[in-house]
Formats: sequence, C-alpha cells, structure tokens
Amino acid sequence: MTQRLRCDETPAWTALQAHYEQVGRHFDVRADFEHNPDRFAQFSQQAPHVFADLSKNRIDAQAEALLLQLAEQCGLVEHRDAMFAGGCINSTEHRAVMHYLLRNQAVAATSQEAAAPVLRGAVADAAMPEVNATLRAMLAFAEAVRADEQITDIVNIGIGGSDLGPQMAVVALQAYAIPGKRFHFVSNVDGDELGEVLTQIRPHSTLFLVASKTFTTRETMTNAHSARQWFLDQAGPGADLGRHFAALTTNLEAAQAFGIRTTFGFRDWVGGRYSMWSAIGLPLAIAIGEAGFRALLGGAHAMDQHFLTAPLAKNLPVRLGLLDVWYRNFHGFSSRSVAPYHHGLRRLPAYLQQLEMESNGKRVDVHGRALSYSTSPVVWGEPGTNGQHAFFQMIHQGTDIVPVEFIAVREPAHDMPGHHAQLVANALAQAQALLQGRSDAGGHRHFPGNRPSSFFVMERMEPVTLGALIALYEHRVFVSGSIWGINSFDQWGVELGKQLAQDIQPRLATGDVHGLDPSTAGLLRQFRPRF
Ligand SMILES: O=P(O)(O)OC[C@H]1O[C@H](O)[C@H](O)[C@@H](O)[C@@H]1O
Repeated sequence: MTQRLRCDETPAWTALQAHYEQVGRHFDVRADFEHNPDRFAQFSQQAPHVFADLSKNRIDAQAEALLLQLAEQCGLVEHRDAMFAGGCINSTEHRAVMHYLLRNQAVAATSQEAAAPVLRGAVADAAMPEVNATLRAMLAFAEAVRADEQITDIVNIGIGGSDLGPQMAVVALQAYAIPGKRFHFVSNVDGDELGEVLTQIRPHSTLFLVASKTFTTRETMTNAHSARQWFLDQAGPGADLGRHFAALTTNLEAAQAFGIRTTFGFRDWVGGRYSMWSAIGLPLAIAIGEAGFRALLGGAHAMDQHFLTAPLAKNLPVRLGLLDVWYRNFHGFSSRSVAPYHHGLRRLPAYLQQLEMESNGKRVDVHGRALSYSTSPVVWGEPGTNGQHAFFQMIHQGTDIVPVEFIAVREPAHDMPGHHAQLVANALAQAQALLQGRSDAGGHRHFPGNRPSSFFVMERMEPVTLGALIALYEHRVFVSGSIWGINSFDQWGVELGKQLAQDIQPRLATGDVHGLDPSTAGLLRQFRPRF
C-alpha cells in the first residue's frame, strides 16, 4: 500500500480545526436555516432508493468543503478505486475486499441478464462466473426449500456476520417472507438459545443451516454439534442428516467432515460483516425467494454505482462518512444513535454495531502505528417510537450531544388505519424537537435544541430498498475508515478473548487458578462448585 498522508497531517485537517474553533463550536443550525433559504436543498439529496436529509446537522457549506478537501488529501478516491479494482486493501490479512461483486447485478435482472456483470474489469470478469454459479445454485436450493412443504422450520446456526445480517434482513422483510415457514437464528453458545428453538421444531420438518465463514468458530461449532446430536437422537434410525443440514462457508472440507453434503461457498474476499450478500444470505433467500434476493442485490448494486460514480459533493456515503469524521474528531461526539421508525428494522442497530464498530474500532493505522485521534463512535439504538419513551430524554436534555439517525418509509406494509401517520409524525416531531428546542420554559422544562439529526426516507421496506440502505452504511463506514487510515476489514480485537476462553474453560473443571490475576481467580472460584 502506498504511503498516504495521515488525516491529521493534512492541511485540510488543520483548516477544519480552525473552522471548528471559529464557527463549528458555536454553530447554530436554527440560525443558519434563517439566513440560508437553500440549506435544506444543500444538505439533502436523493441517492438510489434512499432520500437523506442532513440539513439538521451541525455542518455548514465551509465545513463540508473542507471535509471534501480532507477526502482528497487522504486519497479517498484512490482507496475506493483500489477496493473496486480488487486491490489487497485488507493488508493485515493479505486479502482483497470485493463483497460488492456479489451484488454485481442490475435491479430486476432476470437470471440470464444477471450472468452479465455490470461492473467490468479484469478482476470482476475473473470472479463473476463463480459468483453467478454459486448464486444460481443457492437460489435454486432456496426455491426447492420454499417448494418443499415438509420443511416448516429453518434454523440458522451462526454468529457475528454469519447471523446479524441475514437475521436483520429476514426480520425487516417479514412482509415478503413465504407463509408457512418459520425462521430461527441461533448464535449464542448459551444453551438456552438452542434449547428454546429445539422445543419448537421437529427433526423431519427442519432444515439446519450451519453458517460460518471459517467453520471453526467455537460457539457455532458447539451449537452445530448439539443440533446434530439432537437431530440424530430425535429422528431415530434412518435419519437423513444430509437432507436436513446445509453449510454456508468458505471451508467446504470442514463442512463435509462434519457430515454435511449440501454446501454453498464464498471466497475470503468477503468479510464476515459484509457477507449477507453471499451464501450467508441463504436463510433470507429462502424467506423472500429468488426474485426478492435478486432485488436486494440490485438495490445494493445501485448504491455501489452511486458510490463509484457520483461526484463526492453529491455522493451520499461520502457525505455521511465525512460527517462522521467531523463529529468524531472535531466536535468530539462519541456516539451516534440509530432510530429506525420501522418495526421491521428492529435488528438494524445490532447489525450496525458490528458493521461499524468491528470495522472502525481500531487504534492503529494500516501500518500499525498508534493513532492520536479518535475512530469509531459507539453506535446504538432502538426502533422508534419505543426509544422516545426510554432514552430520548438523554438525547434531548442530557449533557452529551448524540447525533440521531431517523429512518422511515413512506408506505407501510400493514393497513392499520392511523398507525403509520402517527409513527411518521413522531419521527418528524422528534427531529424537529431536537433542532428547535424549547426556550419558553426554564429549568427542567428547557430544551436547548440545536441537537443534530439526519433523516433517511425510503419508499417502503422491500428487498431493493433494504439492499440500498445496507450498502449505503457499508460504504459510509469505508469512507470514515479510509480517512482515519485504518484497516476497516480486519478484526484482531476479537482474538484475545477467544484464546483466553480456551485457557479458562478447562480450569473451570480443575479449579487451577495458577497464573491468573486475583480477580479472575476469585471469579473462577465462584463458579467452581458447579463444574
Ligand atoms: O463466520 P464465522 O467464521 O463463524 O465468524 C463469525 C464471526 O466471528 C468472528 O470472531 C468475527 O468477530 C466476526 O467478524 C465474524 O463474523
């Protein structure tokens, strides 16, 4: 990787610091709305399937111009283009990052059209035949499962990226899910989770999907082995494991060694948290069918094209990623709350926690040098209107500023009179209240206002819009990670705990506390009589 200027060494960074001191620190969005009649138009835009209003944020044209200079001076475009050219940008794992190839399909493409990739180039041309062949095989399998009335329950066993994406999407697209089939997601090694699912299913009507990129993740392997044992015990003699288990993995040999003959693969250039577009999306494909899954890919692809081709000043992932940098590094905001005003998006905050914090929660740059500036904010949230009755108090009147991201759709999937208007009114009102505040009352009733928020609007929650929304988030995370000069595609921070768990587990049986710190030793003794 060529040496680039670190973001805090660029002239734009220094200029942003000065602009923050002179203007940003005291910038009042309400005053700017009064002086600038174009503010809404300037800070809102239509991207593929997602309209975004960023005008309630603490940003002015000068800050955005300087952020765009920062992007230029940090080599954002070169980095983006390196990713889309198949460059080895995941340098610590020596891998390319090419999940976008999995959705290299035009919206509403038929299976024939889909065989012709939209993004061209040597890397895409080489990879697409296998990508399309796997997609076709996986979608054919999904259609067969959909048509198989004997199979009523699909149990996905996977964790992290092998759970959060497909689960979030199956929940979000419930209105499009095939009737008569239930979808279960088992991720936790806590036996309560698998145990609860096993009480609801029968072996002959269940399909287990063992989803693991590596096929070595201990939680997933423990759950998969327990599920297999349960299946063999319950199904009795003649149990056909092969018909009731499939694997979604890059490690096909390990899956076969487990006894699974139906396997769908993908390549190591698909990161776990970027894998819902791959074979890991099989539960979703079963739920929404081939046409739905292709529409999801098409929506994501439309966002890829936007990210690749729109000028940076009108490039929504770029604007959002730069806003994140502005807030994190200049305003010092340490968290962002996501508030989907859509019941179907209730797993989105959990999904985004992994996407953003596992990608950008890094303290060294791509060369391993310690950073002197902050990276990933904490991302958290709950669906509206529930959050309003819980933690919005803090967002309106607390001592910290928490930018909020509202997400709403124009068309609901239900036809319950009055509900949708009330839901949307609440989302609009919350954003308005955060901005306006309330100064006609003092003390406890005073709302300071000028509290920032963004607002995303989509036509309805459907495969194509969900695909675009998730790709938007992926690229936004890429943008801020790229400015920070970190590797957004590794996750070494999850390793140490895994290793120590392997050391501790046998100690629970033996009681050996040798070499442990006093706290861990004391806690281990608390559990000792149980093992
Ligand atoms: O899909 P798997 O190989 O089982 O990995 C599952 C998850 O576990 C890892 O520890 C990482 O933190 C995640 O990025 C990954 O998605």
